[in-house]
Amino acid sequence: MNSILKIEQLSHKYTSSWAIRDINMEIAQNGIVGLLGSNGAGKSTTMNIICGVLNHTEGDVYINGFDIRTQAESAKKEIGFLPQIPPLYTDLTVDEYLRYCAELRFIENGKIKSAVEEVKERCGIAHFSNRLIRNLSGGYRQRVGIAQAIIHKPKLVVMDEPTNGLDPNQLIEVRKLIKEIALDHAVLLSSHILSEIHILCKEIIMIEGGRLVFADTMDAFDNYMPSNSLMMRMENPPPIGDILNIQGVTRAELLTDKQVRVYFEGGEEITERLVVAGVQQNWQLREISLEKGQLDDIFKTLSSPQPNS
Ligand SMILES: Nc1ncnc2c1ncn2[C@@H]1O[C@H](COP(=O)(O)OP(=O)(O)OP(=O)(O)O)[C@@H](O)[C@H]1O
Repeated sequence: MNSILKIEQLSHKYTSSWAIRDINMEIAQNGIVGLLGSNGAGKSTTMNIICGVLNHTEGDVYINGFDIRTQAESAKKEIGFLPQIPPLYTDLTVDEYLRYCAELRFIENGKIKSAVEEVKERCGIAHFSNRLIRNLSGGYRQRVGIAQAIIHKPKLVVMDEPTNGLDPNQLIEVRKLIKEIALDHAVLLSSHILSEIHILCKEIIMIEGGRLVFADTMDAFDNYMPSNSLMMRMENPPPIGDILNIQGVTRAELLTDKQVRVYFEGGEEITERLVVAGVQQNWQLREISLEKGQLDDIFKTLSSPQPNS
């Protein structure tokens, strides 16, 4: 079976400098994949190439098995695109605009009405059918932008920073809609905000300086940095000095009168030594858990220049 998206050795040069270099990625099934990177990392360049808006310099892009360069028409039928600035005609009503988008997507005349009704229902904009787009709030405009991206039921929906600039309530609603859409489409969603990708995505692809620096599940990203601290809760905590005496402990701090954070070096076996000491010294240990690396630290580590890059 064809992958929904397959990118091989993709590179693009604007005039004299490379914007992206040797990018490989694959999306095999529905769900949300996050494309994360700082400003200027190469996200929009990659997305524009995937959507056939920009002609790449080197490499191959396949959408559902169709080459975006040599089989552009078939490939583009399988793509919906929501660019950073949604392509809305604000002097049209929601119905007029979506009918126009359906025509652009070559939906047969007899099926346009039902396609428009269905997508409005799906995106929660049916009650605004006759409203001019310019009179909609930012969140509802974004819903119309999403509706035009899925009206032809593409396999892949590409969204460039779709939650940027929304207020907190709109943000929650638009995120919910994107998650619903991802149940029966593959969604590639870009953001420069790690927490946004973390909330929405099951997989993450990170680009920095035009190069791919990480591609795996969100869980693998969370576990990327080995833990160097743990938290202990005890009914009868010892003096901090007793904890510092245990081999491998580098620092310990009291969080509450029953909770201590312990920093360590030399591997996770430290937990065994702490449990043994806790039993021998009657700390009445109730909880001990390793703390994951902070997300922002992982982002910083991955986005700093790699040796030989
Ligand atoms: N039309 C262009 N001509 C020349 N250079 C460009 C052009 N568009 C982008 N670039 C450069 O290519 C690199 C990647 O830009 P791109 O817009 O793809 O990054 P991005 O990750 O989408 O950033 P942002 O989050 O700011 O949109 C940057 O160095 C940018 O300055």
